[in-house]
Amino acid sequence: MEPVLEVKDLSISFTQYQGGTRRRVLPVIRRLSLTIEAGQVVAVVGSSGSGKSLLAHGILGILPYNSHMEGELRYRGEPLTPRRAEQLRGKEIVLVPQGVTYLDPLMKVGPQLRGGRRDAQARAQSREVLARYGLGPETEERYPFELSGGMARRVLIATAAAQSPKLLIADEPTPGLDARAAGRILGHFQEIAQQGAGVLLITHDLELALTIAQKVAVFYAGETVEEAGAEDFAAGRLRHPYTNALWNALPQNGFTPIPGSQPWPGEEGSGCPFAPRCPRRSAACAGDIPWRTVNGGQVRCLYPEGGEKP
Ligand SMILES: Nc1ncnc2c1ncn2[C@@H]1O[C@H](COP(=O)(O)OP(=O)(O)OP(=O)(O)O)[C@@H](O)[C@H]1O
Ligand code: NI
Repeated sequence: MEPVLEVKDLSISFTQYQGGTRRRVLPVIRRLSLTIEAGQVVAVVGSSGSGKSLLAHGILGILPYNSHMEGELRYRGEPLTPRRAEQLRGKEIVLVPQGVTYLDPLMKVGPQLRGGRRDAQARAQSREVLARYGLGPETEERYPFELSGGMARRVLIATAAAQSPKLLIADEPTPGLDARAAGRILGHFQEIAQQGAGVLLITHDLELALTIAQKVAVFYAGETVEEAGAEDFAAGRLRHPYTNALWNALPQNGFTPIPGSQPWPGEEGSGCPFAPRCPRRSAACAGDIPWRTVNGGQVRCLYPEGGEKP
């Protein structure tokens, strides 16, 4: 079967004007690749500012006007053009956005859930979906400001799930929730995948991602540096030094930090953006780094662990 979503060599940049006249093009995502199969949860993990939300907005065709996107997006085997994205958005392809501010503050929850439909079937459906997410029928009559943060989040997820999507993109869906509440929310995404949808879970929390994802794409400064199977983490089969660093920074692995910080957009220079912090870097890391297969996973590194030395 065709993958639900294929992203190949995607780049997103912004045009900025400085002092009114000087024009600057700021690349924020570079040659990013990712594949999601039906029934699969793929996690995108990366720190703040690495380009996770922009990837989501690029797929949905809702990037801001001053942005420019290049590369290939395919949805179920066919190119995902901006026009096609617009037709599928909110139906087959849904977003659980990063901020609860995406709810319309002036519209009650019920009508938002039903997306303009008023028939009895739509009403029954919206109640059923609310109930599935632990929300009573009274929630329909509430405005977003009358919901707690956790309830608003569940409304966003209910809104997305109500469409029976084929591709669900969840952008940082569990901020500020305790481990149990976060686990419950992730359980819902797992169910949606088990019903046959592809789920793209965007998060900075690797540990949480590993509880439901089959595959993890690791972002660093706007690039995918590794695509690993979830089982590769505990098995010590990670390929990229940054993925290893993320894994070793988890509490159960000793909280080992790495010095330095992720470069800002426009600051990266050519070559590997992780090189300045990498214990294995060489002069060659300033050059072009191909995306390649090592031990059944993908990595963008000249000196991956478990790989042949060049
Ligand atoms: N409209 C814009 N104009 C210029 N730069 C932008 C714009 N939107 C985002 N960026 C930049 O693109 C980079 C990636 O942003 P993005 O929101 O995708 O990060 P993220 O990985 O989702 O971070 P977080 O975990 O904090 O949500 C950031 O450095 C951000 O400043
Ligand atoms: Ni984000």
